[in-house]
Order: sequence, then C-alpha cells, then structure tokens
Amino acid sequence: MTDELSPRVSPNELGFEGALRPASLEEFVGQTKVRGQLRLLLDAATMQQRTPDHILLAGPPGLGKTTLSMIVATELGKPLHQTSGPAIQHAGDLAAVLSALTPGEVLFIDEIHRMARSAEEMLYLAMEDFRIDIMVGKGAGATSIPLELAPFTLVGATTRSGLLPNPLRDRFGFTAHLEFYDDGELAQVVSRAAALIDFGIAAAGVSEIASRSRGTPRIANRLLRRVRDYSLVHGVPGDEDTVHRALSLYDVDAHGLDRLDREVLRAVVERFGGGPVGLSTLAVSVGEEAETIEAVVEPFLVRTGLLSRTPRGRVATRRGWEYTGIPLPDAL
Ligand SMILES: Nc1ncnc2c1ncn2[C@@H]1O[C@H](COP(=O)(O)OP(=O)(O)OP(=O)(O)O)[C@@H](O)[C@H]1O
Repeated sequence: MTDELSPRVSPNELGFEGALRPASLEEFVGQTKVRGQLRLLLDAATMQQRTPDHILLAGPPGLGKTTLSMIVATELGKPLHQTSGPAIQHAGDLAAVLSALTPGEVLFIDEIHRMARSAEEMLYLAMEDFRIDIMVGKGAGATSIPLELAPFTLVGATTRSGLLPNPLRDRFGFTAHLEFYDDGELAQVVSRAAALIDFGIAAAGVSEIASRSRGTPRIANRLLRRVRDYSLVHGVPGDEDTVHRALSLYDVDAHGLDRLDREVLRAVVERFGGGPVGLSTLAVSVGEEAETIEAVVEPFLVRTGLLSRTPRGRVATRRGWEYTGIPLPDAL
C-alpha cells in the first residue's frame, strides 16, 4: 500500500500529528454522537467527584482514538499514562504500570486486544475493584498478595473489538464505535490543520483533499502535508491545480484509491471472474499480506461499494467492474 494512504502512523510523522491534535471535545471534528456521550460521562463524573467509567474506543486506525484518550485526560485535568497491548506481554508488565498510577489518572492502552492473556485476567480485577493480586513464589509455596490501586480510568483502544474477550468488553462502562468521516467533516479537519501549519489553501483544494482521504483524518492531514510541500518546492499557490498535481505524484486517484486498491480490484475482476475469491488467495495473487488486505484495503473498497464480502469470499460489485473499465459479463 502507498505510504501516503496507509491509515497507520509512520514514526517520522509523530511530531506533525502531535501538533495537529485537537485538545478538547469541542475542537474534535465529527463523531458527534460519541462526543455527546463522552461529554455526559465526563461531566457526570466531575460533578460527583469520582472517576468516570472505563471507556473502550473501537474503530479503524487513524480516526482519533489516541486523540480522544488525550482529550479525556485533559478534560478531567488528570495525567495520562500511555501504553499498548503488545508492550504488555506478562502480568508483571501490567502490574508495574497499574501500581504506579496516581489517583484519577487516565491509563490508555492502545491495541488492547493484543495484550497477553495473563495480564487480561489481572486487568479484570483492577478495573472492577481497583485491586490486583500479585503472585509471589512458585508451586506449592506460592502465595498471592493483594495490592490496592489508586482509582483510575482505563481508556482502551482497539481496531478489532471482535477479538476482545467478553469479560473484558463487559467491564467497560462505555464503548464508542468511531465511524469513518464524511467529506464535509474531513474538509473541516483539513482547514483546521492548514491554519495550524500556516498554509493558505483554496476551498476547492480542501474539498479535493477531503474526498481522497478515505474517511480518515490521519490520511487527510498527511495529504495536506504533501500538498504543502509541493506548493513550497514549486513556489505555487495552494489551489486545486496544485492539489491535483501533488496527489497524482503519489498515485492517489480521484476516488482516494491507490495502487494496491486498484490491483486488488483488478485481480478480483480479471483473475477470478469477479469472485467470489478467498482472502488468502487474493493476497497471494497481489503479493501482499492478508492482514493488510483485510484491515486496510478491503474496508475501503467495501465502503465505497466497489467490493462486497460474502460468506463464500470477496465479490466485485457492478460499480467495481465499472471502475476497472472491464465490460461486465451479461450474466451479472
Ligand atoms: N476528529 C478529529 N478532528 C481533527 N483531527 C483529528 C480527528 N481525529 C483524528 N485527527 C487527527 O488525525 C491524526 C490521527 O489521530 P489518532 O492518532 O488519534 O488516531 P488513532 O485512531 O489513535 O490511530 P491508531 O489506531 O493508528 O492509533 C492525529 O494527527 C489527529 O490530530
């Protein structure tokens, strides 16, 4: 997949992303329902002087989960401790994090579905009773020592909420499902970011970036950066023409599809007669990892109505055929 259109963050853009993060719920664009629900949750907790319920943020990468966790901490006026599922490979890793929390602190665990099983069990007790049992010794002489924790709010983020075990999911008082953004919302994201990086861009250019950003603020901000670079290097204004030129350099087409999206769609149509075709066969035929196809390419193609998922495999829709320009067989 072209780096430009990957919804995942690359290490060298962390500073840029940090600078563009909205700092309050009011500044956070879109997700109106989730924002309203979070506002109520946080205000009620503040009025009752208690920690809010634990919060689970579910949704594809780049839609604002990390940003929302930071906003929760800021709104509560408490520090934020950030970690991630892959960093918690043993119960001891989690015990070290939990025992260091101060009262009211917000603990953000990104990719919480990737945490070790042994740690998950420790987390159940911690979430429910603000307590953990630490095992000391081994075999017959092993004993468990209870440890009281400071009350905290857990914010878990996951791109795969279906992979979370039920006992863990049930312990979150509130689950927010983040949705892809529409073009109008993405245009707001782009305008806001352009003002922050002091880049003058015409309204038509803003809309053009928005419509190619696959419903994802992270991609919108990244495309904006590419356009800003192009404008700077070539000494041209941030108008629609500059946006076209900059984005065609990165192989992003007018629908926001990149090389890999197009290859996947063409493979389904050309090599498998429109499908159905299984995920792993499709991945091999385009030389890409099945996980990337499933997590990144497919959701976008399905959302734009070019591909559909059926129990027997992936199938190109009528629009998908039309997009490739290959004539649709009469039978379809
Ligand atoms: N609603 C929004 N309004 C304005 N900017 C946003 C919004 N959501 C996300 N962004 C911007 O998009 C970028 C990515 O957001 P963030 O890191 O919060 O995504 P994420 O869902 O946590 O991604 P991942 O799952 O990869 O960690 C950030 O720079 C953030 O400023």
